[in-house]
Amino acid sequence: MACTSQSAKDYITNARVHLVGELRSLSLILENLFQQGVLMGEEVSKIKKKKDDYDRTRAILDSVTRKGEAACYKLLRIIDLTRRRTLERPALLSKIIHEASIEAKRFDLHHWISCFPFKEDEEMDTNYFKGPRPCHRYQAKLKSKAKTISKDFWKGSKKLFEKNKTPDLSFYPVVLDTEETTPPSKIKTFKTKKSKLSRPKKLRTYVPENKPEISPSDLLKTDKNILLVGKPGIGKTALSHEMLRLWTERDDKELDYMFYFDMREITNISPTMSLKHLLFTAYSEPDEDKDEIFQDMKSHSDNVTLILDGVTDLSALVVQKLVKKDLLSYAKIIITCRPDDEEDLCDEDWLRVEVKGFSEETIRTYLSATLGEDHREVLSNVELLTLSHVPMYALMVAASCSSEDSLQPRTVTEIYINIVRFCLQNSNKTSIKNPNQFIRTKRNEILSLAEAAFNATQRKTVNLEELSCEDSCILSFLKPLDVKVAPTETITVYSFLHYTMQEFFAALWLLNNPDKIREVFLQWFTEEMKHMKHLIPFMCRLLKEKSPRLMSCLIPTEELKETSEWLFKDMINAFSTEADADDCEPYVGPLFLCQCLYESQSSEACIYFLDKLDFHLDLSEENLDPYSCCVVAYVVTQSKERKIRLNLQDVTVSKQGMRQLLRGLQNIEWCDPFPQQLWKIFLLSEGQMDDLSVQVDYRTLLCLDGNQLHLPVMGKQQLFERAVTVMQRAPTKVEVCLYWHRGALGFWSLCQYLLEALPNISSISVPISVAAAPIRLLISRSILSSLMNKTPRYLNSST
Ligand SMILES: Nc1ncnc2c1ncn2[C@@H]1O[C@H](COP(=O)(O)OP(=O)(O)OP(=O)(O)O)[C@@H](O)[C@H]1O
Repeated sequence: MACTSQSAKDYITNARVHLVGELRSLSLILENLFQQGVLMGEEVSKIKKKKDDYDRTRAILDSVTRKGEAACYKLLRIIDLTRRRTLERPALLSKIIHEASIEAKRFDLHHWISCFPFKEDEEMDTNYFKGPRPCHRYQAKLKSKAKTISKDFWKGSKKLFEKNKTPDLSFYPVVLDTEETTPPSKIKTFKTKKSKLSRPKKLRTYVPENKPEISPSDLLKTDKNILLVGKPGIGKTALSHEMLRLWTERDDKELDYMFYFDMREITNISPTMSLKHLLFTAYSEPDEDKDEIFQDMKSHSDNVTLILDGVTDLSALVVQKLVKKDLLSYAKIIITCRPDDEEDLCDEDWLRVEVKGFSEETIRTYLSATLGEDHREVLSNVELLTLSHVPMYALMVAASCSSEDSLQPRTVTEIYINIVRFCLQNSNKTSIKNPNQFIRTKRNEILSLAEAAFNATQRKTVNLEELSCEDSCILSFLKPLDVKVAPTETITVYSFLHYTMQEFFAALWLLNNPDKIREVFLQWFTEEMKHMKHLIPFMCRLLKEKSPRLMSCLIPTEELKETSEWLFKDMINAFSTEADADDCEPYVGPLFLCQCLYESQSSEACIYFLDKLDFHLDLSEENLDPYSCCVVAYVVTQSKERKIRLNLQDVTVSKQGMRQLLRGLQNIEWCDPFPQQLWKIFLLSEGQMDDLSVQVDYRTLLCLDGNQLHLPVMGKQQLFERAVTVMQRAPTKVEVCLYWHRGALGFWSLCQYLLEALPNISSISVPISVAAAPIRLLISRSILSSLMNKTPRYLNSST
């Protein structure tokens, strides 16, 4: 509690000479004095009738001081809470003082009021009017409009999901960078370190690192003007809406106003449009006293915030005047723009914030919230994971993967097709009734972008050098890079927001130039051009004439059909020829072919492939992420007549992947003695599995063969314990075979543990190395128990 020993009455009396003549917005003071019960209605109207403000101020001060200490305290509180309106603005004051060359120090009423020791009674503060009533009502109207705008924004994204699968879409934190170094878009050299990294590492460089230093509410609080810069779809609009939402939820301590303009929507700003027209007609019209409200905004422009979203230039005069502070000089302006449009938009004293998209942590949270369990599948795919740093792409990944229809497999290419269609539709703010027709009209632009993508991919660069494109549809896929080619010359080149988007467009170009495809098939196997293989899965799906469609809007259907008649066969033949030539390690293994075939969704092509392999699919030593498991299961299940011999020797498989693989189980003839039982273990233990993604390398960890449990005791305690849990439920007696390693768990204590844990254990066998030949020592349960009774606990294998 603040000290209240200071008398309010004395405080006012001592400053009376300064208050008279300087107190402003007297009607606001009177309204509050009436509201607080200090003055009666009659007294108020009597004061209002006085000749001028000078007399009115004197009358207010006289009446209030006459009413005593409590009334004076309330007047001081009113002045304090409304000081931005009732006292001269300090900055303005100092200007006046300077201009008038007043030497003597002027009494600073702002300082004076802030020195009074008020009681801390926050609740009471809400009962005061901070401005004229019509202005309060307009503020409420603006808040309600802001809520609707934000709701509609998220509703637009929700529409992409199926009705019963709509996630709760809202704002997730984006990485915001305020470092005032050279804008990151201005990269000065063509080659970056990126080119030396492996593909997954290269892709990870797209994902921004978490920088928690500034939040949307910090941006809302700062008095500075703000420039939000970022690539297309990176979340600038979402951030603006988040600020708008935070403002609607802020308590109304201040009478302030916030406007949001989507500059792409209000294209019809005429050169002569007035500020009043912009605020009241183009945005929201007050229900009453327009002039009073407008005047209030003009006189207290520091209470006004304007968000101008998607600014490309300052051609509209009214916008230019706002940005240059010729109108509403103290208003806070927030501009969002793409890096292309940043130059010369605003002065250097603005706070420049680069919106960099989702960090890896947020990608995980976002996909988990939108996809539930399915998100793990996406996260295991480094292409999709890193692609999702652009929130708009994350949205499309989520929308594409959340499809209910299990008959419609979710191929990765489909996600990209959805992204492309979405970007094209959204780049044009007028609603598009027939998207396919719209894509047809953009054919030339799309194909020239695709050509630039192909050439850049061949050159192993991200710079689309020869592309000169002004089309907004095309620009929505790109970010600019300013490249200094000479001390006096800088050129702007474009690159895709993510490298895989470039590969997607490159694949699209190849399909339009089928004579080049065979060349690419040959390039797979060369060290220099092996990176071209990433175009092929995209091509396999793009050829398909099914929804979501893209190619049929760009290339005649007959041409696509013609290509698909030979493409799959050529691809498989190129692979088999290379696989047969065993002079070197091939760059493309069968798993990659499975991926291409899954994208193609062509049963015929799968059978052709399996036949070429003599129905023997060797995936040994592969790392099978859930997506890979899904593609393998798809290919395997296409063979209805013949079983496939599947070699999974030394594969690494995760729990989610295991589930996918199990789908193809009935078509498999196992290539080694153990896996059938291994799958059973996992089937049985599924229910008990924790979230931990268990890596199963079954040669070294755990194998179950018939009624034998093979337990290598190598410290993988968790897996060992899980196997024991499964065995506890085994209906028959089992023989446990322990592969012993020095330094592992104590042998005898382990035997004891097994005896106690496994009532159905019949015997334990221990392979013992004698010279080079291992022999197996089989100890029956009864012998083992009696041994245990005699063996001291501290005895272990080394003794
Ligand atoms: N922070 C976020 N949290 C959740 N979703 C987001 C976020 N940012 C963006 N999105 C999603 O991505 C979509 C595109 O984002 P947004 O429109 O904000 O991009 P932008 O940077 O304004 O793009 P443009 O430059 O094309 O105007 C949004 O519709 C929204 O669904």
